[in-house]
Amino acid sequence: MPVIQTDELTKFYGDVRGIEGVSFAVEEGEVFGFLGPNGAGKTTTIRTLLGFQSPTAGSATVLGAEVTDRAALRESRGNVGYLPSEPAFDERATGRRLLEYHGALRGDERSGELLDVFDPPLDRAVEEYSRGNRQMLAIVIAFMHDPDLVIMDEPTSGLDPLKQAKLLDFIRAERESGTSFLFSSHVLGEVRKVCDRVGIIRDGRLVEQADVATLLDRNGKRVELRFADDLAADAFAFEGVHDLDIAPSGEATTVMFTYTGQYEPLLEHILAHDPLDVNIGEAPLEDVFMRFYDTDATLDAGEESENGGASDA
Ligand SMILES: Nc1ncnc2c1ncn2[C@@H]1O[C@H](COP(=O)(O)OP(=O)(O)OP(=O)(O)O)[C@@H](O)[C@H]1O
Repeated sequence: MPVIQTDELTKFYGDVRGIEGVSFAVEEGEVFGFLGPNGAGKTTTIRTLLGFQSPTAGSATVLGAEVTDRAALRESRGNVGYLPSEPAFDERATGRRLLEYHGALRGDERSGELLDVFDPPLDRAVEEYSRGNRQMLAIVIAFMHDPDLVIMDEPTSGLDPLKQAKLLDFIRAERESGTSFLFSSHVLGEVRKVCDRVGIIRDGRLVEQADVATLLDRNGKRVELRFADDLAADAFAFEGVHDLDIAPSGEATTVMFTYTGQYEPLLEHILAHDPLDVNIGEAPLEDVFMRFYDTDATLDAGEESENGGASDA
């Protein structure tokens, strides 16, 4: 049974659409990345799943509990960890007091172990905390009751690079031991590192659901070559080559393109021109997402994009 299942989930704030007709499932033991530009509907989805607000239409279950069934959802919430994008605390309480409070509420099976990795200054009032320390406290609170499912809204924001890496390592290890995640993020590098599948949301609608490997495969390879000689503009215009760019650079000629064909004809073609440098790598995941962020191809005709395709990814 999926740990999260939504069916045509819809939330309007008055006339403003938060999300509309969103259907996806997060399977047990996977990290499901939830991506989309600002205002796309990620937080709306998460808040509806946690029962902070009621759906306008459609339905959703979290660990089997209908989000509209308050009693069932309260029970399932005991097995859910939540890391909000901007954790709100009782500012005058110390970190230690807040851990005690949450421990009494949901249980504390692992705060000691978590505090070895994420170490906010527990004896200071939260109002004195830096952004990163607030985030670390929120991480400990999200995991201390050893939940089966963790819902994270941009979890690495505010953390320094070392702590970010620790959190991603921690998520991977938790996944190995069977924990499931819904992971909302703008940071494609981290999505790449930890997510098995992604759902892409735009203007309140889910426009794609796929595993990360498939998305990268579909995107092809990024090829960068350097040649000593001048090349004709169409020297690499053959099947499977996209976005071809041939330009002089210093004494050499640089050729760059995205390639979706077989390796053999590509390599033959490169060797026939006697290359100085050959660089073939995975096309960046950014390219895949930008395509979803920027075009209207996958949306219903006639819909206005309130975000203009803008993204801070
Ligand atoms: N409380 C609210 N009242 C009215 N409109 C809201 C409310 N919360 C969200 N919205 C609107 O719903 C839409 C989706 O917003 P949401 O915050 O879910 O997006 P998001 O994907 O989480 O964005 P971000 O990446 O910027 O956090 C936006 O148009 C937003 O203005």
